[in-house]
Amino acid sequence: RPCSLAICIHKNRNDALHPLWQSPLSVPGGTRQSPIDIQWRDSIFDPYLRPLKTSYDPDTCLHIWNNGYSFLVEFEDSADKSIIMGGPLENQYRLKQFHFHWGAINEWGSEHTIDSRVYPAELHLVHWNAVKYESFEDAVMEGNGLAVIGVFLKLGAYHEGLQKLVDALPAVKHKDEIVEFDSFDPSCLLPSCPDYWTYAGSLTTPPLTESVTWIIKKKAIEVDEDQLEAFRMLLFTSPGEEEKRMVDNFRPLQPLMNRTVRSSFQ
Ligand SMILES: CCc1c(F)c(F)c(S(N)(=O)=O)c(F)c1F
Ligand SMILES: [Zn+2]
Repeated sequence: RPCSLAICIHKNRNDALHPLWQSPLSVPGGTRQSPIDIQWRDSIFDPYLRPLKTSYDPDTCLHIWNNGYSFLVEFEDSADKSIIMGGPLENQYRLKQFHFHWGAINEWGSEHTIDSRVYPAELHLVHWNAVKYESFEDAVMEGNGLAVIGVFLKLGAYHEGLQKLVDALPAVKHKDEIVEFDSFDPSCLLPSCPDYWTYAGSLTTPPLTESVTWIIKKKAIEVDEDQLEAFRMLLFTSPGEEEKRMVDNFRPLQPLMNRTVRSSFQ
């Protein structure tokens, strides 16, 4: 049995660590790594894909914190209160957290690309298979353990729903800062268009485990320049350390290898 990915990473210390980003550029033995470039014309319409159903309870929102990679909003996941189901998923998955990846400038920042088009930022809503596994930590190690919804952000109109997040960012400027965040419904960050692509992939940050069913929304949401700039005032560094702006926290594109991307639309 091939070693589990996390061990592979540990054993192969000589992996080139991407200077601007923590995760190894490539992972030995990885056959389903993320992110990827989605070639629209190569994706296959699958009529059996169902509509994705999301049901988020704003009261499960716990806090927002800077983990030194991104800022994330975490949710209480001890019951099936904020869940997704349908789409390509066989089970119901519980929302654990959402976070973003972005660039130093608007020319880049997303992890996935569509026909090589890069977006200035990408939102990831991370869910775990609470039907099959006891905890998020267990699910992270299993092929069908996680489901992540990816939403592209593009420069445009002011986004009302995002502003509540933006207003909280100064309080989590430094690594490990955390602040209570209550009653936020992340469905306000989802585009109304139901169309998505889906493929089998991995976490894009350590442990890079190949446990993610990716659901990438076709339509981007619009945010304005000030809102994107607010992401860039965050720091990778802790208080007292030499300040390093939190930007370019995306992993480079990974090879598609023997994978098909399916679309929920024609
Ligand atoms: C270990 C926690 C975690 C992340 F830090 C993360 F960045 C992602 S990602 N970018 O693939 O959506 C996850 F899915 C995830 F579960
Ligand atoms: Zn992510």
